[in-house]
Amino acid sequence: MPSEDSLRKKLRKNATKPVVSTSRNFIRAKKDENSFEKNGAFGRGNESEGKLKKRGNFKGMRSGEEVLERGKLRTLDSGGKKKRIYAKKGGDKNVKLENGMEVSKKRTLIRNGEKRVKDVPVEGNDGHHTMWDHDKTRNGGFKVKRSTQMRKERKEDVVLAIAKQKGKAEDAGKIGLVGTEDQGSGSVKRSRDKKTELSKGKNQEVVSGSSFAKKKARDRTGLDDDDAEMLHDRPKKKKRVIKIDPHDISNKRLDDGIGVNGSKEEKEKEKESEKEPKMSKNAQFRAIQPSPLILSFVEKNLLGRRRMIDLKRAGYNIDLSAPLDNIPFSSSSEREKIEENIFRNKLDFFAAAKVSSSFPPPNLPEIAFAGRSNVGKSSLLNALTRQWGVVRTSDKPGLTQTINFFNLGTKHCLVDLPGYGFAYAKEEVKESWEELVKEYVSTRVGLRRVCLLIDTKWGMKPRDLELIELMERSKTKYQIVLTKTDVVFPIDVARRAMQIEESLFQNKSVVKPVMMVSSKSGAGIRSLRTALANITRFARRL
Ligand SMILES: Nc1nc2c(ncn2[C@@H]2O[C@H](COP(=O)(O)OP(=O)(O)OP(=O)(O)O)[C@@H](O)[C@H]2O)c(=O)[nH]1
Ligand SMILES: [Mg+2]
Repeated sequence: MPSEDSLRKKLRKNATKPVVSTSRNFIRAKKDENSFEKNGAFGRGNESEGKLKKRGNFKGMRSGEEVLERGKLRTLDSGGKKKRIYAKKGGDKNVKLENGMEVSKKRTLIRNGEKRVKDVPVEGNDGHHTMWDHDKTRNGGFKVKRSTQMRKERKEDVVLAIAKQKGKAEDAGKIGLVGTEDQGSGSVKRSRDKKTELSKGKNQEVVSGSSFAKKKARDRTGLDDDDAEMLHDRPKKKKRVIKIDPHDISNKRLDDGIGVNGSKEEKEKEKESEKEPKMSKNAQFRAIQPSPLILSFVEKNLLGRRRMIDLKRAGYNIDLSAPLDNIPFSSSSEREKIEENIFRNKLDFFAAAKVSSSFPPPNLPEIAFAGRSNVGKSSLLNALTRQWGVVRTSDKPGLTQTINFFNLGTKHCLVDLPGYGFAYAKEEVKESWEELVKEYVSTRVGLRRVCLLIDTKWGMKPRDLELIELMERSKTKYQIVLTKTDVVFPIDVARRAMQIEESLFQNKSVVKPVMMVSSKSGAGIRSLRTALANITRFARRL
């Protein structure tokens, strides 16, 4: 076995010393050869440049050869991959340098991959470097050279160690020699091969974006080349593709159009059917189409909110109470002018009852006025008889707290009932009023008709319906009278009348038509009188 020293000598003898270790120095060497020394781009680092020149002269080599030698050393120096790359480049360029004076440097930008490979003239003052060149140039030629030698020595040590281990030191030496001898042409050849691979897009080692990324990953993970290679060669994870099951509606909204039971059209139909009952009461009311009969009645009686100027133009004296209850262009508001004789009679209060036992004997046919508190019952009695102030009224709900009996002449009786529902009274008191009213309308013998007053603006309320149900059960004749028509538009008066007519269409005890009045304006009062007079006309004395 050859000794360690002899092997070292052998290696040193065969290994050519590196002249340059940076591409910049390499360029300088070329410049030296091509007499481009005076180029301003190389004004920096003259000392190292001088060393380079000196070394080049000492070796007696041309710059191209220097590059070639550099390539060899690079190949040996597997510790720094980046240097190996320059060595290859150097080797590659060396061919060009030998071929002619036109010098170009094929610079491969590691970061950007093969697409960014471009020719850069060396002689220009572009001074471009790879990121590695830049650092090396800054370090100065001496340090670089020294580090290269150190690496070379380390390499020799490694070769020796391998040879020792295998007991084939000579072979190891040969390997080393072959490696160094073939390095120049080998590097060029390899470079060509790599270029071919690069063009195929398969090269991962030399200058591709993926190699850069790989290096970065390796640096991050602390893996060596092989591990990094393995890491890189590992099959890439497939991207997770979320497959949507069209039958899965767990995350679907109703309006996505995917349903279990039916198609989109069916869903829309269901939605529409759902929408209908969800219409607001106001919207439902606005959708009512009154019958022509009702509309004509409203117009004929000037029901609804009207402008005073219009009433004036129509010949009504707006200075009188309930002017529309008067004959147009008549200054008289006397009750003698009332068309129905029965209502010309004097209205006299004769009894009040808080309980049913206090009811007066049913000697006369009675017409009662029922309804919620403040609906205008008492006011309507005054308006019908044109005797203002006989029946007490108030804007405060719950004024009438007893059943008040009024004689209208000697043959008829009008009954003012206490209101139910909203009233400024205790609950138990209101309940007692309600019970009294219910008892009266359901049991009163002489009761000919109940005028159920409904506020035109608000319509029927549950308690109204309760009373209706009671009168239906007791077969008490009742007639709906819409009050305070002067506070709503004429069309709404008609709508309300239509609405109530429709809602009570199947009721048997209801007397049609729905009457519409305004005690304030007098509209519709005459018509109501006529309707009530017909009752009294055929009513027999009990
Ligand atoms: N605008 C307008 N107001 C009216 C009409 N009728 C009555 N009013 C007013 O409504 C308020 C209540 O009238 P009342 O006649 O006391 O009502 P009520 O139904 O007897 O009330 P209770 O006795 O509490 O049950 C009063 O302020 C009246 O001026 C009407 O036709 N139009
Ligand atoms: Mg009253």
